[in-house]
Amino acid sequence: MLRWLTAGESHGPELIAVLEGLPAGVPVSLDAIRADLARRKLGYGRGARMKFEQDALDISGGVRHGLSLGSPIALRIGNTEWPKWVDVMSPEPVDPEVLNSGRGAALTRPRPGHADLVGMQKYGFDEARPVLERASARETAARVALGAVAKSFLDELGITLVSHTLSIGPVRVPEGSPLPRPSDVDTLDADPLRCFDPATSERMVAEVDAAHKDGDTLGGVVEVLAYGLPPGLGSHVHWDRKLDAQLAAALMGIQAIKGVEIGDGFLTTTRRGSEAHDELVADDGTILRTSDKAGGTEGGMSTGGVLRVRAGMKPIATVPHALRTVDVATSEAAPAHHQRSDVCAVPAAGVVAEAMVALVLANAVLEKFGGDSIAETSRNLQGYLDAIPANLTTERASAPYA
Ligand SMILES: Cc1cc2nc3c(=O)[nH]c(=O)nc-3n(C[C@H](O)[C@H](O)[C@H](O)COP(=O)(O)O)c2cc1C
Ligand SMILES: C=C(O[C@@H]1CC(C(=O)O)=C[C@@H](OP(=O)(O)O)[C@H]1O)C(=O)O
Repeated sequence: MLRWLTAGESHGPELIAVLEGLPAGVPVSLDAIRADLARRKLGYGRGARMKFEQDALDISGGVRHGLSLGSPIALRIGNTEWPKWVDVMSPEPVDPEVLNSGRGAALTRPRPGHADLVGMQKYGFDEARPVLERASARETAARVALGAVAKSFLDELGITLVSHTLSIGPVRVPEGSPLPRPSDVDTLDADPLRCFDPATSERMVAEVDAAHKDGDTLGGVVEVLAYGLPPGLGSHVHWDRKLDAQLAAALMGIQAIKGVEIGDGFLTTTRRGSEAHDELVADDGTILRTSDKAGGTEGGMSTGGVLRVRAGMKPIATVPHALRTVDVATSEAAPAHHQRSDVCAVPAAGVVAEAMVALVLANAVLEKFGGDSIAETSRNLQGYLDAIPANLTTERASAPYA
């Protein structure tokens, strides 16, 4: 079993991430993790912080000479701006006069749609700073770092992932457009919105520009695809062992994600049964599915086809054209407090979603195949595939050695 935890605040000294349960012998490189952290900062419409944030990465444990040791992996990501926030975020008490004179002034005008108000109610704070610091999606840098390690583990087993943007606000990639493959990642990352359809991407850029000009914000939908999965990850036997349930929980756990679809998702509900499912046909000794509407899971288990999951992100809550709120210090109507913020962070959410899917899949692989070294996990996986009787064999989508 794989366990992971993150700690750290948006304007604190650093983020910490710990991954426990990864077998020994998995390549873990600072460069690969840094590359994914850099991808998370990409995307048209992100705010000022992404231009200067360095995401300074260190590995503090669990890795030796580029390979995992089997012990917990500990990662640190420094916050570039920490020197400016030392007083505001100091773990030691700070003179209230010093604090209130600068950026530490109490935030008493909670933003609708952010965690500010309910966080104050729940944790007993009289201002939003102690809430927003951890609610902030800055924390997703730590998850992306963990996801990069999980992806390296999956890669060793022939399982590869890619994510892309399907829609920004009302602008959507046409239904039935070609799906990207993991080898398309550089093309995707070079696109301003990580969209695989250049014509749609241009319209998305215009949509972001229009929202920005109007002092407004946007959301959208991202999709993650995983190739090379074996059949049988997850299980039909219990709700919390279902792979689709685990994926949904992991994706919904990303800041601002408000909907998850597996495969054709809600579109499937509009079809008749005769049109909704992936039929099975015999093909020269193996069983083929005629389509991939289900998105690579049936009964809470991976089918061995391409996994396809979507996550819908709401528009950014810090709307520059500030929304109405109540100043909790005076109980008077007021505009919501505004700090610098993204106009649209959907492309970044795609990279975060990719990381979360990688962590869920890595956990599911370890649950099924175990192994204290990558060689052992790989042997167990191959033994399982070899043992599937010939009359039940399906094609494994694009495993390099399939
Ligand atoms: C990559 C990413 C960047 C985000 N950037 C911002 C931002 O700049 N401003 C903001 O108000 N919300 C931003 N959000 C969303 C908030 O973090 C989120 O809405 C907030 O934590 C409340 O949680 P909820 O939307 O899940 O209810 C971002 C989310 C993601 C995934
Ligand atoms: C810092 C990141 O995203 C932040 C997410 C975020 C929010 O409210 O979620 C608000 C903004 O924070 P700040 O005011 O510090 O610029 C974003 O920049 C990041 O993604 O690394």
